[in-house]
Amino acid sequence: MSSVSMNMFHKLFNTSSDESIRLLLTPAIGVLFVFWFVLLFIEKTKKKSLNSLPPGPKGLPLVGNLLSLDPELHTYFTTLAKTYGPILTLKLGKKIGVVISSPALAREVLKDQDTIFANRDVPEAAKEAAYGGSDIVWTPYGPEWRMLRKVCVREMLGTSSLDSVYSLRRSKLRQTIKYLHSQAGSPVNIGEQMFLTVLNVITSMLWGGTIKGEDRAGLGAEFREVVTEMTGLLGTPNLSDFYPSLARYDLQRINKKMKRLVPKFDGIFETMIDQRLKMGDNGAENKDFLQFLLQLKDAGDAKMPLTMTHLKSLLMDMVVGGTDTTSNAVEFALAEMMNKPQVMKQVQQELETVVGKDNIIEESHIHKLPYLYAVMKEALRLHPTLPLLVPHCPSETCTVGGYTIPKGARVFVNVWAIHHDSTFWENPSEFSPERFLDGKWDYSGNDFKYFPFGSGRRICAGTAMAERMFMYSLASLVHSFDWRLPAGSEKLDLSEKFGIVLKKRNPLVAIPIPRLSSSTLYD
Ligand code: HEM
Repeated sequence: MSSVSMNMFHKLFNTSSDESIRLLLTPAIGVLFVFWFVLLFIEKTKKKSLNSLPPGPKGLPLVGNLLSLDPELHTYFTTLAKTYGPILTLKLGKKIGVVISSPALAREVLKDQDTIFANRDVPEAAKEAAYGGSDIVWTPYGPEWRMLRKVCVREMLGTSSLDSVYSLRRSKLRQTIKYLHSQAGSPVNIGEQMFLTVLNVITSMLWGGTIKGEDRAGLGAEFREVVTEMTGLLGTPNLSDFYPSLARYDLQRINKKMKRLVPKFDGIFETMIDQRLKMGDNGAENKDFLQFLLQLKDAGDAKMPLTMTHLKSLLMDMVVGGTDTTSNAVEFALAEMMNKPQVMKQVQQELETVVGKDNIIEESHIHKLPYLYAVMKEALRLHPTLPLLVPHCPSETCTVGGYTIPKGARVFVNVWAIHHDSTFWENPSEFSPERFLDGKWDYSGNDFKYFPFGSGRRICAGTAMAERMFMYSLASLVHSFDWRLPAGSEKLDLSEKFGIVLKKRNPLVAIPIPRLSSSTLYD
């Protein structure tokens, strides 16, 4: 307190006629001053911590923590969180990275401050892959993103659109089961087969066609390689992102590699678009997604027009975002079931009761299979397909957990760490579908202990499609066949390989043994 104000108080009390009041008030005022000082001190310390970044490992000058990054980012970040806590900072060259590893802080980011964090820090590789980043995944939160998401969810990925194209899913999955039947007794690469199935479902929804060619297995492998390489490049730490002034030199050749991959799909998109344009509007009632998009583009909404670039990047989102995710998730689930024969047996028993061995699965059965549903949820807990989600990026400097997160930081929400945290999950590394049988957990993004599809505005746009494809495919695989490992591979490998999309380190190769009552059921 200043000496002037002290004097004023002394004056006030010295001139008072009531001595007893003065005696009573003086100590009270003293106490008030002490309080005032304490409050001032607390406020100051609070301000100080608000202005500070979350803790994190010490970095080197210029490069920060870049040199100590482990390629398995999800487990590396989980280990770091054990030392530095559930919110930590990494200095990635010129960029600040923040890792979030607790449900409470994930809620702060994805729910309480959803609007601020609903943005993306677009990697250079994504600009190359998605026509400058003009797709749903990478467009910043705002009217353009809203328009793209609305078009996509309403016209392709919503419940009624999905219902209307069930026959496509059915026919593509039947093709796969028939193919697997033709391979009975021989080893099959499950991921490749699932990839091709999902790719064919998606392309038939997009433009009514499938990826054509004689050699089914070869085709699956070829396209999968392209998508795998694309998602791999997207997940690779890139110097061009961490030192923007170096971006034009593309030191790791990431953009160059991506440039080589994009035409593989762009060529197909161009051909399909060309064909549709030549056909013109034939007045058909059931238009495919591409016809609908071309019409929307021509209508040219004055406020937020859909351009040809938007159109192509939406196609890319569906083809890249929908295929690798679903097929890897199904591959992990089948591998975990094969590793736990009692789980496989229970699923097959459930299918026998609901569907019967004289019958094939229809999608309408999937809601009557609670144990299989628990298997799917458990597989997505143990191996969340996007272990760090798609990184979020605050559009303004803000505070999370009492720490400052600067505008433009790259925020990784480590859903893998939360799904493996023993505080919330008993024996977290064990595959145990039983933990989901009480129906308590869902993946709507409201519970921050379990959110394999993310949460908030940027939650996966394809959840409904993923759920149907996952359940329908897995049910068909295990109802139609028993699965054995090829001779010589005694133990199933369940280890993971990090990428923006998590994969099995070693592909699941297994032998199908038909189990339905008649071989005509496979036709
Ligand atoms: C097992 C399957 C799948 C899983 C586990 C999954 C999970 C996710 C996750 C975690 C995100 C990021 C959320 C965030 O950034 O906070 C995401 C985004 C997205 N997913 Fe999926 N996904 C799957 C399948 C699909 C399918 C089949 C499609 C479409 C055909 C799709 C389309 C998208 C799109 C467009 C986004 C970007 C959303 C945006 O930024 O607004 N996903 N997905």
